[in-house]
Amino acid sequence: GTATWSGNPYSGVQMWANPYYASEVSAYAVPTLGAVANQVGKVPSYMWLDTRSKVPLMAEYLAQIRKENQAGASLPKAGLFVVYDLPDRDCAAAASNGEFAIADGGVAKYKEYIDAIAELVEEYSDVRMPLVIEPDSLANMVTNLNVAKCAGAQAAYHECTLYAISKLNKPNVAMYLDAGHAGWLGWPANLTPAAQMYAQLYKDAGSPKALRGLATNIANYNGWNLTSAPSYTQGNANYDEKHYIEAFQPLLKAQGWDAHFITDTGRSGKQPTGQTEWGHWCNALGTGFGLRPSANTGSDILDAFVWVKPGGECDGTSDTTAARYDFHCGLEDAMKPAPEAGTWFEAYFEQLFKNANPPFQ
Ligand SMILES: O=[N+]([O-])c1ccc(O[C@@H]2O[C@H](CO)[C@@H](O[C@@H]3O[C@H](CO)[C@@H](O[C@@H]4O[C@H](CO)[C@@H](O)[C@H](O)[C@H]4O)[C@H](O)[C@H]3O)[C@H](O)[C@H]2O)cc1
Ligand SMILES: [Mg+2]
Repeated sequence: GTATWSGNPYSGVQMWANPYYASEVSAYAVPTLGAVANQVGKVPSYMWLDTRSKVPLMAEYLAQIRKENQAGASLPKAGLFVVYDLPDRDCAAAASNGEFAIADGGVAKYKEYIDAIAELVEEYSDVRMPLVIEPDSLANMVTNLNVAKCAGAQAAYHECTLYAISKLNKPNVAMYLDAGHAGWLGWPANLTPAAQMYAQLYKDAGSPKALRGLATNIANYNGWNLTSAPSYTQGNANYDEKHYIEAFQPLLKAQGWDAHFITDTGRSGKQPTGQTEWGHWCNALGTGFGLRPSANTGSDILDAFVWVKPGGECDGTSDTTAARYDFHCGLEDAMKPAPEAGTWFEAYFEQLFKNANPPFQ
């Protein structure tokens, strides 16, 4: 079928826009912004499998994609999914904690979650799936082993990630491991240890064919190719994602992994952002929808611009009494009041829409 290819997984297919995000936009944004806002819902963004109960919805979407492809879509459509359910998830923050706990059989539960996804990958072997694997997790293993929850999760993250990339190593799959962003692993002090860790994982997994590379800037706001460095990047020559991946790729190659990249441009359209510090990741003020998803990146190591974090879905609650309250969501440069992570944040969507570059019109 259409699903086998060589080279860039985003070439020869079109990215599929899932109806869930489109329905959020039409329900919550169109009443205020008008029908023009529906254009945003048509932009293909990734669907986050952030709970085990979302896997049946992935099956529904794959059936719909198959139907559209069999009806003769101009280019076959590809299914965009984020694998995101590690036990003790988001170990350095509180806003996106997940359903599984290591202390409560989380590793076994995670493997069953991966098995359920792998079954769908096999059932829909005619559909190409460029997958993002576990945002934030491995990046935390580079910079946050001083955080007790991250140190305690290290072995489980390693075991679960190896399990995921082995089980999902299928002919119709391309996988991109999350690799933070320029303001996280892009710091000179972090880049070399990061390259060692990712390359070692690639080799530990037996250099799986479907493991294409790394995903950067997931749920963050960095520009791709800036003409000048935002003030908050001071001290880091890798002040945008292009500098970051061009510094990172040779280190990975030297360690035996000829990795390629994708970068999230869903919230990077306004530069500099309203962040007062680069590490302020939660609901940042002064951001906008960015470069549209495309395989035409102008870079031979960047496979695609992608929209992974769906703009308008919250990064974390600003309610200080909430169980998943993280102080980053209460900072001066975080939009408030904010609902729970993943739920719709209309004021934030309107900020992204107003600041969109390219604009929606
Ligand atoms: O001047 N210098 O020489 C120098 C040297 C070293 C410096 O140290 C670096 O400082 C950086 C901040 O600038 C830190 O980067 C932040 O790390 C956080 C995790 O700890 C990330 O948070 C995650 O963000 C995700 C969304 O991206 C959320 O989904 C997730 O829930 C959330 O947890 C931030 O993005 C990321 O920006 C680096 O670790 C740190 O090593 C700094 C200066
Ligand atoms: Mg998050």
